[in-house]
Amino acid sequence: MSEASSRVTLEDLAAIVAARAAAEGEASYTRTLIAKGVAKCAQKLGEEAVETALAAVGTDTKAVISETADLLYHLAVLLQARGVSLDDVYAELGRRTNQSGLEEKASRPKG
Ligand SMILES: N=c1c2ncn([C@@H]3O[C@H](COP(=O)(O)OP(=O)(O)OP(=O)(O)O)[C@@H](O)[C@H]3O)c2ncn1[C@@H]1O[C@H](COP(=O)(O)O)[C@@H](O)[C@H]1O
Repeated sequence: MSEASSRVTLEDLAAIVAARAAAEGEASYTRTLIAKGVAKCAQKLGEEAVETALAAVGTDTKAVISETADLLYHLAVLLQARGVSLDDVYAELGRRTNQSGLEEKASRPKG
């Protein structure tokens, strides 16, 4: 398989995760994790985020790439478990494209 054809995008990942979540009776890490509930999926995402942050301040670039791949996979799992689609997230990002990050931050509800 060529390098280009083995690329997996966020959309691919979301589709893989959705298919594995629905694959009853098959051995699947994805399915096992989702069956443990949103809180467990959220915990795993948090762990992977910390591991990515720690890798980023180190010197091993391959570790940053590997931890980021783990992070994106676990984000896809959490969104699946929580019933949020990438389209929902892309639409939210789209709403922000015409304002600066500082304006967006100021527009958030205070709480
Ligand atoms: N991209 C991934 C992926 N990235 C990371 N992981 C798994 O995520 C787990 C997280 O690592 P940890 O060291 O935290 O695992 P652990 O110690 O077993 O964690 P616990 O869940 O027990 O707390 C590992 O078991 C990894 O194999 C992934 N598992 C699946 N995928 C994708 O999902 C597809 C379907 O996988 P299955 O659902 O297993 O069929 C695969 O073909 C891949 O495309």
